[in-house]
Amino acid sequence: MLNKLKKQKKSTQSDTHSYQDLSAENIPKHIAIIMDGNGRWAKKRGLPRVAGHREGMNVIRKIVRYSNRLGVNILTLYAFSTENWKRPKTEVDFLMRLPERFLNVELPTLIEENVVVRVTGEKENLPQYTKRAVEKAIEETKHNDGLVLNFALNYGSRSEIIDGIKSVIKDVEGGKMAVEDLNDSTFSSYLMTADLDDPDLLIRTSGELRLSNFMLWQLAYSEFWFTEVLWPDFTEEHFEEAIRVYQKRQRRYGGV
Ligand SMILES: CCc1cc(N2CCCCCC2)n2ncc(-c3ccc(F)cc3)c2n1
Repeated sequence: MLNKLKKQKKSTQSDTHSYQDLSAENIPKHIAIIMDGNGRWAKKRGLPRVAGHREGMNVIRKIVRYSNRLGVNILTLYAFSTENWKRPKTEVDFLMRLPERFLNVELPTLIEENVVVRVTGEKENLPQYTKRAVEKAIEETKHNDGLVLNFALNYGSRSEIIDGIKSVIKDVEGGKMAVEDLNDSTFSSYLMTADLDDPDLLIRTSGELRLSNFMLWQLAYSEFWFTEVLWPDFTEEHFEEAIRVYQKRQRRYGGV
């Protein structure tokens, strides 16, 4: 897609498509997204909050497809934090049905598009129907080797770090690990994202400028791109703009 468009650009200099100066060579390998603004989107339209979540799922579909075409290796989507359990029960119950609803429609296409579905978070205390839906998707896509679609589900970074520290202590006390061997790389192997590279780019929608207990260790060296756009209004063009800004920063900092 990009190479084709890049050729087009050479032949039609007036090409004003937003693909301009999006380099195929420096697509971020791992993009993480905090998909914020769903409730606000609904409220602005006089709709119930759940309408925003439903519309937000349609945006996931588009961004997953686009990421796969761009050659992104890992797309992490913050779907539910450990703090979200404090929301009204009716909203939590609705949210917990979304993985099933999304996968009932999308899993065949994800399989066809060679996507690997993965979940980062505490799966154990999810409702059975939620766990069953995600485990089925993980199982049915585990032999794929394309885009890794990583849903952060019932995930909280501080508890992930605390659990990692407890495991390190257990291994040191058990003689499996020497304290001297503890460093960034060995500690990363104790986290839920042990098998993933850290995000190169974090996108957060709806104007919030916080991490909200998301991948605090993993985002240490990531580029952040914030937008006022609410997640249900987020488009491929917004996604491209985030990547374009990322690539411009890489060129600038890469030179020093
Ligand atoms: C359990 C909370 C939740 C919320 C949610 N929202 C609400 C938040 C942001 C907008 C999108 C819609 N989505 N959208 C997809 C999933 C999903 C999760 C796992 C999976 F394997 C497949 C799909 C999802 N999960």
